[in-house]
Formats: sequence, C-alpha cells, structure tokens
Amino acid sequence: MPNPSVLPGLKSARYQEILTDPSYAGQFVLMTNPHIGNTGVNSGDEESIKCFLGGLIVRSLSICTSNWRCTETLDEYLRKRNIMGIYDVDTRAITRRLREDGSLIGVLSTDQSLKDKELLEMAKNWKIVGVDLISDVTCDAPYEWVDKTGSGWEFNDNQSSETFHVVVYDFGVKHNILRRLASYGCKITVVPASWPASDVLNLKPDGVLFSNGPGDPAAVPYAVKTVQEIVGKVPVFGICMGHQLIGQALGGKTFKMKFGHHGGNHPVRDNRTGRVDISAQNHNYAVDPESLPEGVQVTHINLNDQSCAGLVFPKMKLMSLQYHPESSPGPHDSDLAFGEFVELMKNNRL
Ligand SMILES: NC(=O)CC[C@H](N)C(=O)O
Repeated sequence: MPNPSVLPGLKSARYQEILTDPSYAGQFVLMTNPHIGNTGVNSGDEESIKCFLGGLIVRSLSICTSNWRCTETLDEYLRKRNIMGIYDVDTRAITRRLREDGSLIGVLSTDQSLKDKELLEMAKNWKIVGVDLISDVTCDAPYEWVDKTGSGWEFNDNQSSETFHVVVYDFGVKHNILRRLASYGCKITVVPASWPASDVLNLKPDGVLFSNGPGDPAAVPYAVKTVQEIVGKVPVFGICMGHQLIGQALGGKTFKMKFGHHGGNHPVRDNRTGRVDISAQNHNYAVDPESLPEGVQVTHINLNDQSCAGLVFPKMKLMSLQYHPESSPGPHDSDLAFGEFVELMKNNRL
C-alpha cells in the first residue's frame, strides 16, 4: 500500500512521462483528461529509470491500445512496478474539490478490512512539508550522459561549435533535460544530490545545472548549502526544484502554493522581451520574489496568477526557471532557455 499522498490536478494526457517524472515522488496524480491508456507505454518515453509516484487516478482506462510504439498496456506496466492505479473514479468531482480546497491528502488501499477511521489516521500522519524526498530519487554515483533528443526536436539551430562541460545535480532529474543539453552540444556529468560542491568545482565545469526534484525545498538544507557554495563561481541554471533551491540559497523564501501548477498549458511571459510561451509545469512550491536580494531580476511571470516563474542574477551568472523548458510532456516553446544557458557559459569563457 503506498503512503497517503497529495493530489495534484493535471491536464495532460502524456501519462508515461508523468509516471516517470521523479518530481511526483510520493504523490498521487489525478488525470483530468477522462480517457487514459489508449497509446499504452513504450521504452522510448521514460523520463527516469523508475516510476516514483504514489499512484495514478483516472476516469476511464482504455480497454485497448492502439499505437505503433506500444509495447505494453498501462495496466501491465503499473502492475509490474507495483504502482497503485485506480479507474472509474469521478475525477471531475475531485478536480472541483481540489480547485476549492487546494491539494489534499488521500489514501488508496487494497486492504478492505481497514476502517474509515484508520484510513483517516493514515492520511493525517502523511506529510510533504518538511520532508526530504530528493534522497529517494537521486542517483547513487556520478555518471556521464551522451544521448540526444530525436529528430523531432531539430527545430532550433542549437549546435554550438564549442563544447561545454555541464555538471548536473540530480535532485530527480528528468532525462529530457540531459538529452536537450546534449543536443545543445554539452558534455554532461551527472552527480548525486549530496555530492560535495568542492568536488564539482574541482572538475572546472563550464556550468552547473540544478535539476527538478520532488518535495519541499526548505527541507533539504544540504542541497541549499551546495547551491550557495557554487553560485557566483561558475554559470548556473536552475530548473523547478533547482530554481527554488537557488531562491533559498540567495536568502529568499519559498512557500507552498494552494494547488501548485501542473500540466502543459501554463502561459509564461518573459518580462525582458514580452514574449509569451505556453509552458509545461509541475510544482507545489514557489519562490517569493519579494524576499530576494537586490540585483536579482524576475525575468518570467506565470500569467495565470502572476507568480514568479524565472530569475536571473547577472552578477552571479545565474538563471533559473520554475517550469520545464525540456517539456516531455508539453509544448516546446521554452526550449530556447537551454540556448540562453549555453550563451551564459560562452560569455563567461571570454
Ligand atoms: N518539478 C519540480 O522540480 C518540483 C519542484 C518542487 N519540488 C515542488 O513540488 O514545488
């Protein structure tokens, strides 16, 4: 039986990338799209080596699969990995409840002998605030990454004539971040979340990327300290959890949102250019921009609620985004952020 967990609402049908996004560790995902499973699963759409989420809740599970890439049904896939899934649930009613009350704690159980009171007790004992979820999803040892994204991604002229060595802190990194960096011409070393900053700086990287990852950024002081030790020394890029850890490392505050941002349809404005991207998002926490020191610029705003969606701090050679420029799933609008990071590393070399 998985732990009782938070229930984020979600609007995407690209379920396999969501199932394998480590940022969902310990949480249930409720799909607002009513029909799920008709494309099955395949080995090419995995975003990490495992499913980390607590459980999947859907309205209607497709009774058949129809896709040339399909190797397995969603049902078989979840059973093999012992991930809880439930269907024939009124997901619309739960979504409306979440919209009113914010993220809720839920319990899924196969043990019919459990009384309502016991289930409630389990729910009350489960926490996401103040819990380190990163240590369960990070890699055990450093490794090199070389795979690039496939031909469908060749819409940007992203090949740099120079190669940049990027060290990626794995707080639960999605593989498409690594694939996109590789496609932009980067040589990539991935290190575990607890890897000492001094060892990373000894590698003399051109840049460091702090990845996405699950849970409360205020509950991982060791990661905040690592970010503090690296920021200002080499160009850095923070994505989602990485962005929040940068916020904390600069002395800013993070807070838990009512129901967070989830799904592939969030409009984000780049304040520097006025350009609006439709972005992929998945976060429950956010950085309070008022708490950040002077010199930090809020570059991106989520247009649904005006929350902070991106930062730069030129003096410290840093940039960060609260959302997912690597997409997978979601629109590819924000891919240029990887190019911006390459430029930051290039300018630092001059
Ligand atoms: N996608 C992520 O990195 C999630 C960020 C963070 N842990 C949150 O839930 O807010």
